[in-house]
Amino acid sequence: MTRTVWTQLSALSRTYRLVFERYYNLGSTSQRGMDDDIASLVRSIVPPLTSKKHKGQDGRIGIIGGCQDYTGAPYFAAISALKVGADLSHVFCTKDAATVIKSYSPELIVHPVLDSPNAVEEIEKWLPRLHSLVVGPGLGREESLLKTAKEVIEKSKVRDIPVIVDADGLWLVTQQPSVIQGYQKGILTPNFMEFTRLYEALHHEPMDSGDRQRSVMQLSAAMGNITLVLKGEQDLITDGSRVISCSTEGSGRRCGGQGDLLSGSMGLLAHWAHAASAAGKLKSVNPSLVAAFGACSLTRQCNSQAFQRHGRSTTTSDMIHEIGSAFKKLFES
Ligand SMILES: NC(=O)C1=CN([C@@H]2O[C@H](COP(=O)(O)OP(=O)(O)OC[C@H]3O[C@@H](n4cnc5c(N)ncnc54)[C@H](O)[C@@H]3O)[C@@H](O)[C@H]2O)[C@@H](O)CC1
Ligand SMILES: Nc1ncnc2c1ncn2[C@@H]1O[C@H](COP(=O)(O)OP(=O)(O)OP(=O)(O)O)[C@@H](O)[C@H]1O
Ligand SMILES: [Mg+2]
Repeated sequence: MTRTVWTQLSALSRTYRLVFERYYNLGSTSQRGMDDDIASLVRSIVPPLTSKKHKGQDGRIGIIGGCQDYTGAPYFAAISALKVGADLSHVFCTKDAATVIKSYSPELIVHPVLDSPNAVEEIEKWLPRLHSLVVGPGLGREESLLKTAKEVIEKSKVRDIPVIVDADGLWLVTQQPSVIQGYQKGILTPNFMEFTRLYEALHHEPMDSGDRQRSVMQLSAAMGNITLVLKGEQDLITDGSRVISCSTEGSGRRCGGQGDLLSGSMGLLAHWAHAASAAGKLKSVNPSLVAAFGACSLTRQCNSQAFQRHGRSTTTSDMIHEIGSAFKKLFES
């Protein structure tokens, strides 16, 4: 009798699991295989290093952010794009943040234009030369800066370049979702708090935090099937039609700035993925999903490697030092 009940329960649980896996397109049993499949897609978008190229061909990335309070975040995002393999990385920040950011690194091109009266025109001049944009790290929430960021997103959509929205850029999207709604080359990268705010603004009800998979699908659908990355113990990535999870082992160290490494590297990977897709290399796969998985996996790998060296004192700068070898291990071996 007990045996029969147990057999029935097992069958039921298997059926439930299969339905769940089909619904979310995610199977715990095949997670490793799926990770390998997506990692090989990431490998396929990485442009080869050859002596035939000129400076700029492998990526010119722009970061919109950096104000009096936050200078680290745009620096982390911009340098991460360079360390993954971008040729040029631009930061568009406020005047008082510019000298500070420049002093962190001679490798970044820093434009002190974000709080100038003609900020949008100043940034727009550069857009034809940029392959993708990351909006939000260290932007702050001042009304005039958010307005500029909004107009720059609008101009970037017209140019059809990938736009990653992170941090205070997500504050803007929470106030005005239409700024990025439905833009298929847009990617949102909220942490849990940013996600909750955005979810509640769109759904007008509290989020059920017990079912994150469902919540990410719902929010992506409400945002017009834009790609969404909910960061956390597992990163959940969706375009509303499927959920991919990234659980590359990281560490227990949660210092500030890791999200900026993520969004900066994603800016470059989004350019590579869309370029590969346009060249017919990514058939029937959403390039934004590939870019998002690549950046999540890379960030977590950097975290793991940095933690092995520095333990509790690991900071985002230590993780940035690991980008080269983490990328090689994940996507070039
Ligand atoms: N060195 C720097 O300049 C840094 C600047 N940063 C900037 O700081 C600004 C504000 O960003 P915040 O991320 O603080 O945004 P918020 O001001 O919205 O704060 C989010 C809060 O949520 C908390 N939180 C995160 N995950 C949580 C979870 N799972 N459960 C409960 N609470 C959770 C965090 O501790 C944080 O206090 C942005 O412009 C951002 O880019 C950050 O990127 C960190 C580094
Ligand atoms: N509990 C966790 N375990 C492992 N990795 C995590 C965990 N939480 C977050 N991460 C990883 O850390 C990275 C940054 O996520 P986090 O939630 O810290 O972003 P954030 O709050 O925007 O960071 P930032 O301080 O840069 O703004 C993501 O790539 C995510 O994979
Ligand atoms: Mg953040």
